Parts: sequence; structure tokens; C-alpha cells
Amino acid sequence: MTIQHQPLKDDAGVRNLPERSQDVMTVRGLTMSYGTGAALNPILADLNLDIASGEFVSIVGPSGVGKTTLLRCLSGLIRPQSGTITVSGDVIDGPHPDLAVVFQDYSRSLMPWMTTLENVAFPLQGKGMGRAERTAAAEKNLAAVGLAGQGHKFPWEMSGGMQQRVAIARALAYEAKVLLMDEPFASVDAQTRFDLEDLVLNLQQELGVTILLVTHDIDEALYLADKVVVIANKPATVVDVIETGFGDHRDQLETKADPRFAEARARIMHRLRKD
Ligand SMILES: Nc1ncnc2c1ncn2[C@@H]1O[C@H](COP(=O)(O)OP(=O)(O)OP(=O)(O)O)[C@@H](O)[C@H]1O
Repeated sequence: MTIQHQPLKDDAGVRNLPERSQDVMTVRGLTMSYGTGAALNPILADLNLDIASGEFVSIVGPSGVGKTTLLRCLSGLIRPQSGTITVSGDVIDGPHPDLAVVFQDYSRSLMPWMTTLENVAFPLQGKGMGRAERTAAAEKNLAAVGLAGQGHKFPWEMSGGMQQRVAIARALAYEAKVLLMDEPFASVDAQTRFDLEDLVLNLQQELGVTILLVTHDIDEALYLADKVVVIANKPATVVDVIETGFGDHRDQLETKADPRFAEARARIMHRLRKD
């Protein structure tokens, strides 16, 4: 099934892209361990990160290095031992209205007893929006991810790729400044994965939303990002930062055949092999 997404624009069809130069999120000296005493398991150590407004940042690292732990710290779901995370200048010490998270496991993040429209509209209650406004926002964002007219369906009536589109629509409807995505395409087949990658790229470019994506897939990290941050070691820290320089036009075949793509991939693999 091919799903066309509709561009999200305001009524006048005008987009106000945010400045790319200004940091929307900063991480300073982030240190995080699980357990205590003899069972202490240090995961992240003195990790620093700068994310500019409108930037697409991918974080790659080997399995078990601490990518999800980092994302959970950034989203305010867990508290680090030390270090400071800020979003829009606020220090993060819990969930923040400028942050929305898209998880890998859409089957657990969507509520099966609610229709897709209700799933997208539900978090907007917390923003004090009235029912009609919530419904309109949900419909607009479902259309943006190619699911116009599908709001009456329940998540379990949809394919995995469609359910992940609903999860993306829900995050977009929340109008967070930063989308934090944890392996969002890992549970779908290869073709659906490419479609979802391109959907997210288009939406990001249309809306100017800032995206931080965690993935173990080096090609995906490079294809999508303006900047790839490589984390490695135990405890993990940033070992490399690569500005991809591919610009806004990306194509699954063309971009991946670009010699700069192969060069960056080799650099990341070399980095990860050393650790
Ligand atoms: N809630 C938890 N309590 C204790 N240890 C945990 C917890 N969550 C993760 N860990 C441990 O922390 C380490 C890092 O896990 P994390 O899931 O952050 O890594 P990851 O890089 O996202 O892994 P993957 O690529 O396999 O998803 C692992 O050793 C894991 O077992």
C-alpha cells in the first residue's frame, strides 16, 4: 500500500522555519548508572551534546551501549546521576512540553481501546485544548502522515507501518519543539522503513522541527541526519561527531551512492570497531 503524505502548512500555506543556528537542547556532563553499591553499572559518563533548532541529529552506537538510556534521560523519564540537560533554556527534571517521544514499540505506545484519532487527540487534553480543536489537530496530523480518513480505525486494524505513522502524528500534533525517536523504524519491514524515513525527513523539512533519532543502523543515521553523533565505550561518551553535509534533498539510492556517504560510513564503522 502506498500512502501519500500531505504537507503540513498553516492556513496561509506559510512556514516559519526556526533559526538553525540556535541551540534548542544542550547536554553537559551527563552521567548515568543503574544499580547501586557493588551492583553499580555505569552507562553514560560525562556526555556532552548540542542540538541546534531545526537540526536532525542521529545518535549511533553499538547494541547495549546506552542509546535508549540517553534518550530516556533527555526526555525526562529518568534522572541522571549528574549533569545538566536543557531544552529551550529550561533544565529538564521531568517530562517537558517542548519534548515528544516516538518509541520503537508502537504496539505498546498506542492505546488499543482508542481509535487512531483518539490516540492522536488524547495527549492534547494536557495542553488545555477543547474537543473540537483536539479533533481538528488530530485530523490534520493524521493527514500529514498519509492517514487522512483513517481516524476511525483502531490501531490493531492497521499494519505496523501505519501504526508507527499514528505514533508520529501524535508526536507532531503535540507541537513539541523536539522529537526524540528511539529506533522508530526497527519493527517494520525494509520497504516500510524506507517510506517512514522519507516521511519523517519531509515532515522535518516542512515543519522545521528538531529531531533526535537513536538508531543502531549506520546507513539510516547518515541518510537522515544533518549531524551524526557516535557514542561508544563503557561507560559511554561521545567519540565522534560527523556533519553529513547532504543538504535537504535526499534520495534513498542517490544519497547512499554519494562517495561522502561511503566515507562517513567507513569513519563511523572504524570508530565503533576501535571500541
Ligand atoms: N532499567 C534498567 N535497569 C538496569 N539496567 C538497565 C536498565 N535499562 C537498561 N539497562 C542496561 O543498561 C545498558 C544500556 O542499555 P540501553 O538499552 O540504554 O542500550 P542501547 O544502546 O539502547 O541498546 P540496544 O541498541 O540493544 O537497544 C544495558 O547493559 C542494559 O542492560
